[in-house]
Amino acid sequence: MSMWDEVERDVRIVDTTLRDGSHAMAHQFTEQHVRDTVRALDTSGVSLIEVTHGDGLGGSTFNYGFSLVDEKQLISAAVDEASSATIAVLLLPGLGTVTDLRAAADLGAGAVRIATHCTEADVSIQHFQAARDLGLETVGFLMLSHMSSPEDLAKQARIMADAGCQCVYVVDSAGALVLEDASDRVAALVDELGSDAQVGYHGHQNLSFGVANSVLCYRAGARQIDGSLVALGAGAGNSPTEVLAATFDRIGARTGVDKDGLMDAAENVVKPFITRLPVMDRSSIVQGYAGVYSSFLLHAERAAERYGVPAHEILYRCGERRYVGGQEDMIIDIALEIRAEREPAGAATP
Ligand SMILES: CC[C@H](O)CC(=O)C(=O)O
Ligand SMILES: [Mn+2]
Repeated sequence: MSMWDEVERDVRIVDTTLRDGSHAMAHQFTEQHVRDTVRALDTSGVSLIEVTHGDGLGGSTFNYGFSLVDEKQLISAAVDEASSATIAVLLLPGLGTVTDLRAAADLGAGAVRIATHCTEADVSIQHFQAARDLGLETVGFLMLSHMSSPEDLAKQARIMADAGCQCVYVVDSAGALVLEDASDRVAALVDELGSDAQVGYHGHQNLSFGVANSVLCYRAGARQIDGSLVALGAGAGNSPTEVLAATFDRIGARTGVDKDGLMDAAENVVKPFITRLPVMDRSSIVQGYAGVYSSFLLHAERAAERYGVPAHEILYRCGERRYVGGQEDMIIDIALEIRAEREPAGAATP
């Protein structure tokens, strides 16, 4: 029985600083970052802590960005530091494999969050089955949820639940959902799943609605809510874990976490090692507005610098073309296209 089952809570705060935050850190987490952060979260009563490359198991590649430290070493360090919390890993079918999942379970990971595009839950079926066979807690991520209606999303959640998923998340990968956009999706999943599986919500701050959406989603029936310390995550970051803890306490929803311990962890453990603070700047606001995958931000910024074009223009076009995770290479194509459009007719490009 996990700690989650033993502690009386109304809602479970799940922390993804060490996974979604990997995007913002350009995958440069050290073992010390992981050890210090897990210890602080664990001591503060956070019962599920996600640790993986930002793009999940096997994400350390040319396309997504190489990790500084092998994620297996980071997962082991996290397991070593956690005395009560369960360590979760993220897996994107096609990038991470069942073999990677077994290796993570051997290292002591106790949960897996399996993420698919919001219309492709069927690619996760064998991974959920394998995870249940391994005795792992299972969570499903329906990414870029703004691209599907509540009804369609609920059908995809049903596929995950039937495959063995214990909690299906509405994942606002682009930070594009505004208030009822988020809670209507959660309500549709709660309606569909009933007691078959819980529903969760994962927010991004691109339009600054992470925490407000989380409260509405809780009221609509979500029972697991994601956050990151200091909001460390892709785009303008995630809903800050320490703010979620304070806000849920303020509205009388029991989380079982120590809000002051989390504020301390944010201020004194995580903030000092952040290389680039999450910020709602022009690029990340465009991501929320145009519905662009938050983890495209650093890729767009790099392409913008390399090809001398504005990052927000690249991101607007990613939104228009409805690019999804895995299409990071198209960011370069767009940058080249914008540069060509800006060059005087006939000018040669080296
Ligand atoms: C690449 C996985 C992605 O970062 C998962 C996630 O957190 C999201 O879609 O928001
Ligand atoms: Mn995310």
